[in-house]
Amino acid sequence: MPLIHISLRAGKPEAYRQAIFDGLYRAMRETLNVPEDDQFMTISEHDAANFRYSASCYGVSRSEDVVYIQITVFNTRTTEQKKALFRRTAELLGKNPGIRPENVFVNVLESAKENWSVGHGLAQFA
Ligand SMILES: O=C(O)/C=C/C=C(\O)C(=O)O
Repeated sequence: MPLIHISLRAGKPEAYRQAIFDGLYRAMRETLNVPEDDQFMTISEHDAANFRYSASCYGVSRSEDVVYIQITVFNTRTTEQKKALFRRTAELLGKNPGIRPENVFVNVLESAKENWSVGHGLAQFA
């Protein structure tokens, strides 16, 4: 049940933002085996005063087009799956909407199955 929060600078067109959703969904389907139509994602847009990034930290040359992507998933994935997710996400977002790979910043948070309720006040996966 991945839950995804995406943060970026304000002002990108809707098609750009939808392409991020589409690329992430596809990357998760291909690398993490998430179920079909498992799509729970939000985008938060920030003006310059509320958005900070390093243009060079860790040897990566970023710009204000950097996109922060935080993905919370079950704690069941291997390191190889997570590496594949990072690679595929950068590839797909590079194709559409055309984000440079240097600007794709991803963090995976792992959460035990009992920590999820996806409706009706139930712990469906506990
Ligand atoms: O198999 C399911 O019904 C749900 C899967 C959810 C994930 O893949 C996840 O959150 O990691």
